[in-house]
Amino acid sequence: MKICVVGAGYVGLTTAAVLAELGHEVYCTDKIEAKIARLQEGVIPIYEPGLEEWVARGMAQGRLHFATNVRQHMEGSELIMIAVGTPPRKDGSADMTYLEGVVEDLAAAIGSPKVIVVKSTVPPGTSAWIESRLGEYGVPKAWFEVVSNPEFLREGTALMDTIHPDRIVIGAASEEAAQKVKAMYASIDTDYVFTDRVGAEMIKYASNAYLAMKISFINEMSRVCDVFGADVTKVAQGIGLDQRIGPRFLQAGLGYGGSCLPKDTIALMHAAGTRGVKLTLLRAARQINRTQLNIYLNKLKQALGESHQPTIAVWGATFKENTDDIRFSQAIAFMKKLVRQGWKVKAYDPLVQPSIRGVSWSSSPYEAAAGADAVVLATGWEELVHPDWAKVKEQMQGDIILDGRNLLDPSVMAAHGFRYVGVGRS
Ligand SMILES: NC(=O)c1ccc[n+]([C@@H]2O[C@H](COP(=O)([O-])OP(=O)(O)OC[C@H]3O[C@@H](n4cnc5c(N)ncnc54)[C@H](O)[C@@H]3O)[C@@H](O)[C@H]2O)c1
Ligand SMILES: O=c1ccn([C@@H]2O[C@H](COP(=O)(O)OP(=O)(O)O[C@H]3O[C@H](CO)[C@@H](O)[C@H](O)[C@H]3O)[C@@H](O)[C@H]2O)c(=O)[nH]1
Repeated sequence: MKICVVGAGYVGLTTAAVLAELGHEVYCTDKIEAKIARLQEGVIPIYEPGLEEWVARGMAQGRLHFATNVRQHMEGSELIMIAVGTPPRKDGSADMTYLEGVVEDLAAAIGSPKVIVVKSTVPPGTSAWIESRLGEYGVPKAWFEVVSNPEFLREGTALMDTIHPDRIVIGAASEEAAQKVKAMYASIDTDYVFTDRVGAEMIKYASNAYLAMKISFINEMSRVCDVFGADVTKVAQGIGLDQRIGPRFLQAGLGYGGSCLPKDTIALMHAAGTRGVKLTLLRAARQINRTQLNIYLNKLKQALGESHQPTIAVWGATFKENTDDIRFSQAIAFMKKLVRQGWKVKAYDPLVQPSIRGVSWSSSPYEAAAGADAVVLATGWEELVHPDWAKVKEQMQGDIILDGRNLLDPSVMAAHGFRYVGVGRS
């Protein structure tokens, strides 16, 4: 199948690489010329494990191409997959500017029947809106069908999530269009959920809302564990073995960040609000996520005691491990909070060094720890969870380890002479 992917970001690039692997002829397009020029030379603009090899393979096999002439490839393809960003506006609603641009290109490009697949995460009703916009532009209804096919990949494991998904959701207005999209995934053996378009759009938002609530739930439980002296990791294990609950996404810590859970929860709240529905559970989940940083700050203050203008080493800046994405990173939000205390902040991340006022960057976790009163584990990178602890201790001035992801073993930390501080593990 000849497929045009619009938007060469985390989702577009991964999707394009996987579709090429499945045997399709894929044209991955973007408006940013420099990005496409680098991709044509095999340089991947983001860090995603395995992606460089997959892209190289697709290109070498002649199935994966990169281009800026979006309209030409829209018209030349049977299936057009939209993977542009839908970032949050100030009021929380999804910014549809990029999608508007795509619709304009579609209107100018389409001259024969196409299936337009919406992969971007969009508010309920968007597929129908795209359809009516194209109608307003004068594109004959017989020439296109808009299908909602949301993406559930996680950054850091994007390729495996895409090729081995838990499910594929296809929301279409006709059986023919639904089957065409299913045919694109032909060799992927998973559960397929067929529904209407607004249903598929809702599935995406509801999934992320549920994941955000699950994380906030365990973070709230960690607060209760703290005051009663229970271990939240054991509580998570104990409840997670109940098959109705499940073990995943019950890791207490600094809270969720990233380009999806924060934005999609607020976009859903906004969309629901426009129809008079208040989402109180989601509101609470977001509030817990916000205040989780204060819980950590207070624990750190308590552990530091009288220490004046302490030096804090923060390990990890990305919103999670195995990605270079810093969008809505809780690690960075926490660094900013530390700077606002007037404290000296030294940071280390294996991949990124964003410019943050008051934060100096180190080239290793040990360099960051040198002279620090406390080390904060903010992102669960492997090299930060398993460093040479004796070396870390030697470098530090103090002895506090603030475990922002509850990934360390308190008894091992104690054996190394650290004062361990986590959440729900007092
Ligand atoms: N990042 C994730 O983990 C993830 C997972 C599932 C779903 N999503 C959703 O997928 C969508 C894309 O997310 P992302 O993280 O890949 O975004 P991104 O910002 O990494 O990439 C979007 C790309 O689209 C390009 N673009 C914008 N307008 C364009 C146009 N008119 N024509 C061609 N290219 C255009 C941009 O230049 C950019 O390269 C969002 O709606 C997001 O919510 C993201
Ligand atoms: O038990 C957990 C699990 C995750 N997190 C944090 O939650 C955030 C999000 O993590 P994750 O969901 O793994 O990463 P994303 O790449 O943002 O993926 C989410 O958002 C994507 C975009 O919509 C969806 O496609 C995915 O299904 C959904 O998991 C990160 O800050 C994690 O550190 C926790 O604090 N505790």
